[in-house]
Amino acid sequence: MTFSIDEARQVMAEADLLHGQAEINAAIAKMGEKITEDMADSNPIVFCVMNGGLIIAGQLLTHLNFPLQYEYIHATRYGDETSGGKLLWKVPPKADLSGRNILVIDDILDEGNTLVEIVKSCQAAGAASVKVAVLIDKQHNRKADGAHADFVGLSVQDRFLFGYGMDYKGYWRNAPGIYAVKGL
Ligand SMILES: O=P(O)(O)OC[C@H]1O[C@H](OP(=O)(O)OP(=O)(O)O)[C@H](O)[C@@H]1O
Ligand code: HPA
Repeated sequence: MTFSIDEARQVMAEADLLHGQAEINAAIAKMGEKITEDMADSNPIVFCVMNGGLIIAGQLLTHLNFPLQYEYIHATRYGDETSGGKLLWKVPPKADLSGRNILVIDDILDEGNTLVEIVKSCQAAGAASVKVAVLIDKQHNRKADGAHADFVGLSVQDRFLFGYGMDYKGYWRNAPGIYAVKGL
């Protein structure tokens, strides 16, 4: 089923705004302070998980006040669906991770399968440590074994979200807030 521009506009018109931009900016700044305290001397490689991690990574990086190397990885398991499947690696880590400290940045820890698998793959590549930062930790009891984030911006209720990197059927990653789809 295709999803039209009119339907995309309607989804936004009917959505609930859960967290606005000022609150999100404050949460990102606080995450940046905590990560700087914890990782400033660790010479990390910072990975953005594309596509959803784009906005949080871009904004958070400007709050990380220490030397780091940045790269992206691309893994997806939802596509345009609202429930996740098997993780598909589109761009695996390319850098030499052996002995390195890693920070993985993503938009959301939902069931956690994506980040569990990414952390495992960094560990298997010989990383010395792997930490995870997410803008959103979704509150429910369906988390995968080992699902965990070291740095969290906001804890959000169990609804289907969009905005700040998260999409609904491929749309509204650009929405300037955390929104919940009507009825989901
Ligand atoms: O905790 P989980 O249940 O595994 O879900 C979280 C993942 O789902 C989304 O990615 P998605 O697969 O939708 O790809 P995208 O980043 O391109 O939107 C999101 O960006 C996280 O990476
Ligand atoms: O609530 C969500 N919204 C968008 N993408 C997602 N990927 C996992 N959970 C979500």
